[in-house]
Amino acid sequence: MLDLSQILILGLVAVLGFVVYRWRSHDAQEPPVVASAIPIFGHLIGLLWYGISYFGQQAIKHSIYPIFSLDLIFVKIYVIGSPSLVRNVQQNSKILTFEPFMEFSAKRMAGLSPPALEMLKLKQASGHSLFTDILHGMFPTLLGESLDRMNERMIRLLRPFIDELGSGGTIDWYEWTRHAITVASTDSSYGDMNPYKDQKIEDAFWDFDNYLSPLIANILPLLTARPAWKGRENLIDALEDYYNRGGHENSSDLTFARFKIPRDAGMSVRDIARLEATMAFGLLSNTAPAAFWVLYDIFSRSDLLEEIREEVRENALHVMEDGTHIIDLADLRDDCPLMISTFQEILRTRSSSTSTRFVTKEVMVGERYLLKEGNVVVMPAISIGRKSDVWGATNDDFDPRRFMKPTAPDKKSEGKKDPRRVGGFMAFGVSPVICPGRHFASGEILGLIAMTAMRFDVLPVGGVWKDPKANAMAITSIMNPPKESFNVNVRPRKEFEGTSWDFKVTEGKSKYPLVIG
Ligand code: HEM
Repeated sequence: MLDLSQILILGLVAVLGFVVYRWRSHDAQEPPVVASAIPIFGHLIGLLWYGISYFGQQAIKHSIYPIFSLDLIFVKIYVIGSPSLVRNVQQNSKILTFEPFMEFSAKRMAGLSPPALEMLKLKQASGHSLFTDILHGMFPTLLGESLDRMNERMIRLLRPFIDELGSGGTIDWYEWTRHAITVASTDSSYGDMNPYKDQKIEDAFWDFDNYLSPLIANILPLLTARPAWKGRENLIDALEDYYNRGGHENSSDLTFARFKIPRDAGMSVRDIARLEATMAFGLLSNTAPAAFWVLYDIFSRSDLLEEIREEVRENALHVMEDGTHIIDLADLRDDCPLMISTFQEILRTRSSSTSTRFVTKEVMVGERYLLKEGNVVVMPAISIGRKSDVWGATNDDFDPRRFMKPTAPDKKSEGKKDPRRVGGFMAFGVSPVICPGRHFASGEILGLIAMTAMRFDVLPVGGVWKDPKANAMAITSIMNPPKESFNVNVRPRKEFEGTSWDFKVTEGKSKYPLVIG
């Protein structure tokens, strides 16, 4: 009978043997392997410690390579650092695909039952898998009239949160932003019976999100990832109850389509609720921290803040006869180029977007790098999105005017080149996997910023703008959500004291002219 130490030694020998075997089987044409300071397990430990931003850190460290390999023992990760190789990945989108990750997400994050997983992979009458049908079914619901209706509701809900700041005082700014975005986004999606209205369910989702990486590791999740596991199961119960009470029948086109398509294909309500629990990763996990960083990066630059206030005052603020101050979202979109540009520059500099593809068949990229089936390709924005060959000599600077077109009505941007450069801006993904929720998120974030900037002065407690640390366990978010509180003092601005405020949404004007990768 073997004792524990013998079993451990045997295990170690097996892993070492496997590593040596893989090292020897590394083809000379594959991207070069970069070593870690800790032999064998180093990259795996790095990934668990830093989350997905580890890929970006490695890409910066090894920036001399256009592409390199990280050995994670059971899978190789090909890290791309060159915009031209990103284009190669796009050209091979049938071989380098995102779809296996949807399956991974449904299994590991949502905990879908095996029959439902099989159903998702099955080809439907459309010729696509049910996975793809659900995804394609969502796209039109985040545009046009469906988007207008969501925006109407979202903006009505956002305003009271901003009004609340009128009483002044000290708040945790990320907590406030996250709560406002959660309420406004989920209500506009789920309608009157929105399960997230219950504070316990809102908390359940953020527990699920904040402790996701140990849940995905799936090693005794009840012990190692208890908050995420409990949060997810409570959220699923609430969503199942929502469907059983017919909540989706009076919701957005988005929520309705996400129920109807799998239901028509025969999926159980429980499994649809499981799938829907992961929708909030799209709806909330990036928008909430993105809104926080946009607030932070604008309020911490007093000159920029003043310029944005001036732009909003001149072009998007309407004072009604009864004295109500109205901010028109369509005007923010069409006539506030500095604000739109600043928003994108903040996403460029803050995002740790790491677009991911699965290698489904051996393929050459850049005419000399062999990618082998079963491995994974990652494209970290933090390195590619900062390259000087894409952004010029100011690549590392924060330039709020970077995304302004040369014709923009703003003196400081005269003579600038057109900022749209393929392959460099990845905060909303890399074609063909582009975020369908970007217009909804942009309206929400810009509305929040415009009104908060006009009405309030905000200063950090202690007077220092020091970035709060990011939560590496929230691995679905590319916007580095803070893991610690960031307390600020809020004071209503004298100029608008005692005035009432509102937003306006104009139909057909909800699509933003954003740069995409
Ligand atoms: C500032 C906020 C947001 C950011 C920065 C963002 C970013 C992204 C990125 C980078 C991707 C591509 C992922 C990849 O290639 O691995 C993506 C995909 C996606 N996003 Fe967003 N997102 C935001 C808000 C939203 C919202 C509000 C929704 C829903 C209403 C949403 C729904 C989705 C969906 C469904 C996908 C998958 C698309 C596909 O597989 O083709 N996102 N998002």
